[in-house]
Amino acid sequence: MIQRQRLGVNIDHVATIRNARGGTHPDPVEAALLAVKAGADGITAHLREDRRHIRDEDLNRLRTTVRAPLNMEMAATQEMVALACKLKPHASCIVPERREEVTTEGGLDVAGQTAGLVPMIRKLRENGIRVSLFVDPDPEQIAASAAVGAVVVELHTGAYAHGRDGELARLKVAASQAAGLGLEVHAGHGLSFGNVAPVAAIPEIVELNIGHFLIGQAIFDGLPAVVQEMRRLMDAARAAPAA
Ligand SMILES: CC(=O)[C@@H](O)[C@H](O)COP(=O)(O)O
Ligand SMILES: NCC(=O)COP(=O)(O)O
Repeated sequence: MIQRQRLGVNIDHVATIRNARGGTHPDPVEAALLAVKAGADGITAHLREDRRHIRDEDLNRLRTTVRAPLNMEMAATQEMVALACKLKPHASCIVPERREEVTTEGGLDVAGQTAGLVPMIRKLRENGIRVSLFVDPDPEQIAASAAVGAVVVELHTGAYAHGRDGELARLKVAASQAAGLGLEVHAGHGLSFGNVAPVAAIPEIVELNIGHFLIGQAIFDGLPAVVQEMRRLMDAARAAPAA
């Protein structure tokens, strides 16, 4: 029987919109609850070092309010490891981070920083957290991920999503290599209605994490309903007797 693939919904960009006005609406925790109600198997949130979207308080509320597994994306820093050990999410996905980047531009260089990663991964695992490494579909990085003690690799699908030649084949080979090494295989970044199917069909990939497209598409799918509701409220106010 074919195993159902899990969908993790990344709610970072609900916080991006909230932060644009500095208030509390839209609330990423409310979005997470809706996503789970709609069928998401887990919630992903990236606590960036510059806190440009998700904030510490969002993660605390996600952890206590949302019953689905929480995947905390984070940089490989002592600050983030300490926060994760306190929060105890279901999983921590270690990602590379550069302040000046618009989004996560490449996979983590696991092979180039094994000495730094090993104690961090050990500490996270000792705290009961599943450790995932966000890597490019590169044989050296996947072998290194198994060697440093990760239990999951998440394959960066950004180059595939940008249409780079040969990327789907690389993802297939990487997924097979990772599963052969005993790693659980996830994938994500830049996935959309238009490009998800070939990645979803790779048998070793048991989880996809998708965010930016879903939050963007929700605007188009949700806009008619909210415009109609505003129209209704305005018309009802006009029809009511003046105070
Ligand atoms: C690691 C990854 O691919 C994304 O989930 C990550 O969250 C990207 O960061 P932004 O959400 O800031 O684009
Ligand atoms: N790890 C990938 C993720 O959580 C979502 O990435 P994106 O769909 O926002 O590009």
